[in-house]
Amino acid sequence: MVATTTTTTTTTTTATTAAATAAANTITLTPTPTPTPTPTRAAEAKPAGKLVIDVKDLTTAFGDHVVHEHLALQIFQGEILALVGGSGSGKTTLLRQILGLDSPKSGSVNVFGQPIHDYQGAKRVALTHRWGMLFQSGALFSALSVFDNVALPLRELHYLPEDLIRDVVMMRLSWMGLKERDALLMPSNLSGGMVKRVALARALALDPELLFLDEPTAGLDPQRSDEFVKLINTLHRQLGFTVIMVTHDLDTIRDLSTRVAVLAEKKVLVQGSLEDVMQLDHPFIKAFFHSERGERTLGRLDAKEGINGKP
Ligand SMILES: Nc1ncnc2c1ncn2[C@@H]1O[C@H](COP(=O)(O)OP(=O)(O)OP(=O)(O)O)[C@@H](O)[C@H]1O
Repeated sequence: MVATTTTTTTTTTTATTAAATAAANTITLTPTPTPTPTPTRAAEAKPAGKLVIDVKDLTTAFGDHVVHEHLALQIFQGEILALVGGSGSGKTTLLRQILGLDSPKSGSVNVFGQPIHDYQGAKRVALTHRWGMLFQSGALFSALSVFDNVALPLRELHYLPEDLIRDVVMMRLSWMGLKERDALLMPSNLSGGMVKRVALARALALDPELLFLDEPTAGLDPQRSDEFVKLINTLHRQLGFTVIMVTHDLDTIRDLSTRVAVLAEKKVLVQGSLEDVMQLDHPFIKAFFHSERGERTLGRLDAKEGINGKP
């Protein structure tokens, strides 16, 4: 995902027949009606909640190269949706569409009930206060201290007094398990795990309703990765924000997501609980979830849920 903002024009086309095709192309799985004990967070999914992001019949192309064709995706309030797909399947491009950084060839992207490209000027600025982003690298400003990195979104509001900014920054750092003295450190003095925590503190500075996570555990060793996932889980339960997360990491998908959407064949092939998605007979699903590593990581789900004919 790229941390830049560009202004684009609206190209929203409603095509009833194409929408029908998109609906027919996407399999939406409903969660298992009878909750069963599971090590994932899928049981907490609330797909019937308020729609936060609604992507309809989206077609995206770069010249002749069609990346998405009649793609549909819904993200509901309070869920953690993992967006999964092969390299080059169009995950970043889809996030850029949702963020309004690019325009689709056809179709629509609604965020908080309005077309994304209707957010212009002051409305767009207000929208950016309702979401936070955690980039894969952390994207901290190297010339700014930890404190100033986290304070940046608060200072950009231009109306908060500095003593209030200080309180909010310190609160966010304490949420992350960071100490007061860490606020004075520069990004170059931080470990990989600390960079992620500071970046998450900055993403949550304005108490957003929606959080974008781009490969949140990339670059972390297994222990730091587990700790970071636990931290996000705790904050999510306490603060109730909605998350859309791009990740290739099976442990992160298993431990963090309440729902999974698989991007393949230029569309969202399936969206549902991890357990349900894993049951789909498709080459990507087999290669990704049922590889030797996948079976090792998710095998216990199979055993519990009877996936793949296992008891
Ligand atoms: N600005 C662009 N101009 C032309 N082609 C692009 C552009 N951005 C992306 N693409 C192409 O669109 C396709 C999807 O790219 P995208 O980066 O969205 O995939 P991805 O699923 O995020 O991949 P990865 O997991 O490897 O990051 C690729 O074939 C890529 O080369």
